[in-house]
Amino acid sequence: MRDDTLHYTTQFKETGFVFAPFNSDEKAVLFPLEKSEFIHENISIEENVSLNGNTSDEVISDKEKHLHLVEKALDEINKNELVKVVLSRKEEVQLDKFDVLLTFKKLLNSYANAFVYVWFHPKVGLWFGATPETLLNIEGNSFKTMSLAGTQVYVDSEEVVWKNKELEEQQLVTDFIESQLKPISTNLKVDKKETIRAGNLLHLRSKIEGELNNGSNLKALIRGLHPTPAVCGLPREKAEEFICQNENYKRTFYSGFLGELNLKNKNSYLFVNLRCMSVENKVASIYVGGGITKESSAKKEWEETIAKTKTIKKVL
Ligand SMILES: C=C(O[C@H]1C=CC=C(C(=O)O)[C@@H]1O)C(=O)O
Repeated sequence: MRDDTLHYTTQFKETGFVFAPFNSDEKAVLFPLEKSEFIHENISIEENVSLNGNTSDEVISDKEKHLHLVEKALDEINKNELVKVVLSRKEEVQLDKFDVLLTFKKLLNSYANAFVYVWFHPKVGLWFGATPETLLNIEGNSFKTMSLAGTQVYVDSEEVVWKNKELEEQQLVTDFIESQLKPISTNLKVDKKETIRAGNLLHLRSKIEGELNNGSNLKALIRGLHPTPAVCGLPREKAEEFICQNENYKRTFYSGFLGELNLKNKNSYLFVNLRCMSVENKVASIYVGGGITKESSAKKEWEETIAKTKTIKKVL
């Protein structure tokens, strides 16, 4: 970007790089291509960068608050008000030293299979992430998306057994995506569940693809998908309301989406903003969440968020 003016997109018709918040009523920030410089560079990721820096002891933990939040959601689920809700928290880490480029390089080095980014706008802030989740790839009328949910810690193999809780949690996401896409697409294909690795974690994923109907457009696709129950819940509106009223902080761009919008041949590549952090005044805020269903245990959900912070902590 050549200046610090904030631009937004509401129709997703512009060309550029989009950075959208979780809350779909709030505006998505756009770096318009015509006001930006597009620099293509092959970064060497073989550079020897040491990992594991200056965190751990100074973590301000909010375990009690998170346990309470999950219990409250379980009450709503038991009353049949919600089927699933993704609950998250923000963990703040004081940094002794911090180098933007080095942090970005460490992320690139550590997560070859993730969409790794650093994003900065002087009026919004500095964000980093290494996300395993594609929201949407669209080339012409053909699109690809995925249903990603269910987590276990990677030990030494990707050949693992999944419990019912995770299988159902991910199936809810697949079914939601399918029902949202059916009215606006054709040739919808949903692949079998597979296990994928994202750093120290494993997830369940089903790839989904199809073709956009003639009368439909990118905005309908984005609005249909975001937020999926991988980051929000079911029913969508009730889960979103629960999140906004009960989480102990404001998500802003965590679990929103970001990426190239209508670039080269009008193709878009959008990712869900997970395993991310914002950094301000040498404090890193790491954002982590997990899906709560009737079979969840508050303690395990807490532990899952701890495991998820490791993606980012590894590079601090
Ligand atoms: C909401 C997050 O992850 C989502 C993606 C994969 C697995 C998830 C889970 O097992 O709960 C979440 O749905 C997060 O990492 O903050």
